[in-house]
Amino acid sequence: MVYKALTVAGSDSGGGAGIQADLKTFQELRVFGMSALTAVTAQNTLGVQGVYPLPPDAVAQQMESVGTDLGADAVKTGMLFSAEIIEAVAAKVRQFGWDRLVVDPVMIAKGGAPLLQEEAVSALKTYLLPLAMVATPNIPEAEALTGLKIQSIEDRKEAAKRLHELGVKHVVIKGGHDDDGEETVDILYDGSEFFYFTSKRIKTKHTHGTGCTFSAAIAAELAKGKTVQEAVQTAKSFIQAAIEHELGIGHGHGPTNHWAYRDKQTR
Ligand SMILES: Nc1ncnc2c1ncn2[C@@H]1O[C@H](COP(=O)(O)OP(=O)(O)O)[C@@H](O)[C@H]1O
Ligand SMILES: Cc1ncc(COP(=O)(O)O)c(N)n1
Repeated sequence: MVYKALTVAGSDSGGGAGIQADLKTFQELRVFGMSALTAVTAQNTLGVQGVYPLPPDAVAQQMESVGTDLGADAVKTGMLFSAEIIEAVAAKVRQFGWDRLVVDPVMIAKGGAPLLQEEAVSALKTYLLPLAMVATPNIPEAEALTGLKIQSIEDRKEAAKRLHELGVKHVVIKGGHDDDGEETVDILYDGSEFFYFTSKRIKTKHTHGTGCTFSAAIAAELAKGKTVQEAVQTAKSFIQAAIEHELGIGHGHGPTNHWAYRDKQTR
């Protein structure tokens, strides 16, 4: 059986985040990867040097090409840049009935460069999040989407509930940015229960692309027909291995190691 996943995201020339992270992750998890590019970024481990968005029609056409021929068992979105691109993407998701949809609401690169225009946040809430089977905001993104200030686990649970009310079926609020403590905790809310995915916090500056990789791993597992809980568990193990076995390349915040999880399985 060949499982297929489509990523709708931006290109990271440095290869650690965006489309490149997504396709590498799909491949590592034995899922055939396809892509619809939303923007080209000139980017490396030191930061984002340029952002060149594509016309919304070009994004829609790539999705149309995939949808009318190959089809997709799961879809994920990353950097979408503008309200116009978000509306175009949501329309195609509806047209093809892509219900195994993971929305990673990418807003700001780790170095501070904006990857989503500020006025596009409401488009994300209106058009795309209601279609999501899973959404994976980090703490700053959950704050921007809900208007809440998130400090405690209780605050994160409240934010998850608010996002569920927008129509997101499963909300994962990631804990990478909560840098107190010895652990990272990702919280999953399915509308009735909370589930916790905990791992040892790794002390490293090489976390470029962690969010992209994590959400791509969820999409890959959903493509195989796994449940959301199973998919999040595998994604958490995948990203833990990728951070733990850092590659140490570039002069700034380096990428994670996308082959570490497979190495661990086959060792
Ligand atoms: N230092 C770390 N050690 C272990 N896991 C981490 C670390 N930083 C992030 N993660 C994990 O990586 C994933 C992405 O989290 P996060 O960094 O919050 O997202 P983003 O890249 O969108 O900002 C989550 O599963 C989180 O728990
Ligand atoms: C094209 C692109 N998309 C997304 C991110 C976010 O990366 P991160 O996973 O580190 O938040 C990025 N830096 N570049």
